[in-house]
Amino acid sequence: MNNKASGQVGTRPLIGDAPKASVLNLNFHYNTGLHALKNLNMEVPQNRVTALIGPSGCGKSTFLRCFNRMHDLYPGNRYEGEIVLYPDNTNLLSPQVDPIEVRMRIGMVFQKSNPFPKSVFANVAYGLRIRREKDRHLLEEKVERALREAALWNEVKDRLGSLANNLSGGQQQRLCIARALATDPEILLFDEPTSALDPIATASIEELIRQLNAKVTILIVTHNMQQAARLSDFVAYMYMGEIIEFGLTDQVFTTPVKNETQNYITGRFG
Ligand SMILES: Nc1ncnc2c1ncn2[C@@H]1O[C@H](COP(=O)(O)OP(=O)(O)OP(=O)(O)O)[C@@H](O)[C@H]1O
Repeated sequence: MNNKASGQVGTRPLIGDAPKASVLNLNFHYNTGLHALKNLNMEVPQNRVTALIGPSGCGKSTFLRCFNRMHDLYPGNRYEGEIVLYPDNTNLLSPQVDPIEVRMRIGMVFQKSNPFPKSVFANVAYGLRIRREKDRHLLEEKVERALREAALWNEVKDRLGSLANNLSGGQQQRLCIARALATDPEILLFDEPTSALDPIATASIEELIRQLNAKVTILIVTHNMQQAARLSDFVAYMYMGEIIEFGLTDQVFTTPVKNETQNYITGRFG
C-alpha cells in the first residue's frame, strides 16, 4: 500500500490532511419515509481514498449517492444538513446548486459497468457535450486524456468508433471511469466497482484507483475488507445509518476504538 496519510482517529479534524469536503449534520430520508442516514459528520480528506464499510443495508450507498445528488432523481427524497465542497465552500445539497453541475464535479462509477449504447468516443465525450463543448479538437484531446488516465487508451485507440458494449467487462468499467474523469471531477465515487469483475480485472481497477488519487479525492463503498485495507487511506465504519468510527485505515483495522467496529472487521458480526 502506498501513500498512506497521517491523521487522527475519530471524527475530529485530521491533522495534515486538508478536507476536500465536510459532511455536516447530514440526514437523509427516502420517499418511503425511511430515515436512512442519521446525523452524519465527517471530513473527506483531499486526494486520499476513503472507504465506506459496514454490513448490508447500513447506508453506505445511500451516503455515497448524497455527494452527487443522485437521490434528486426520485421525487420525495429529502436531505437535511450540508455537504460543503472546498475550496469554494459550495453546499452540494443546496437547492440553489444545479445537480447536473454537481455530477460534473463529483463523478460516479457503479457496481455494474453501464456504458451507454454508443461508441467508445461518445461515451467519454458525454459529459463534455452536456457542458456544450463543441470544439472537435478539444473534445478529442479530452477524450484521449481521460482514456489514458483510465489506463484504457492503448486498448481502444483504434476502435474509438465501435460500440462500447463490445468491450470486455473490465474494459467497460475502465471506460465508465474515463467517462467520469472527462469532466475533471474533484471527487470520484465508486460503489462496489469490482464486485462484478474477475480477479485480474479487479487488480487493474484497484491499481487505477490508487493512481487516480493523486488527481482526485476518492470515496469507495466496498464489502471486501481486504480491498478496503489494500486501497484506502481512511475508512468509515457505518451501522444502521450512522458513522460509528472514522479514521486512518491502518488504525481502524488494527486498533479500532469501538467494539462494534472490532466485531465487524474480525467477522464476528455482519
Ligand atoms: N431507493 C430506495 N428507497 C427506499 N429505501 C431504500 C432505497 N435504497 C435503499 N433503501 C434502504 O436504505 C437503507 C440503506 O440502504 P443502502 O443501499 O444505502 O445500504 P448499503 O449499506 O449500501 O447496503 P449494501 O451493502 O447491501 O449495498 C436500507 O434499509 C435500504 O433498504
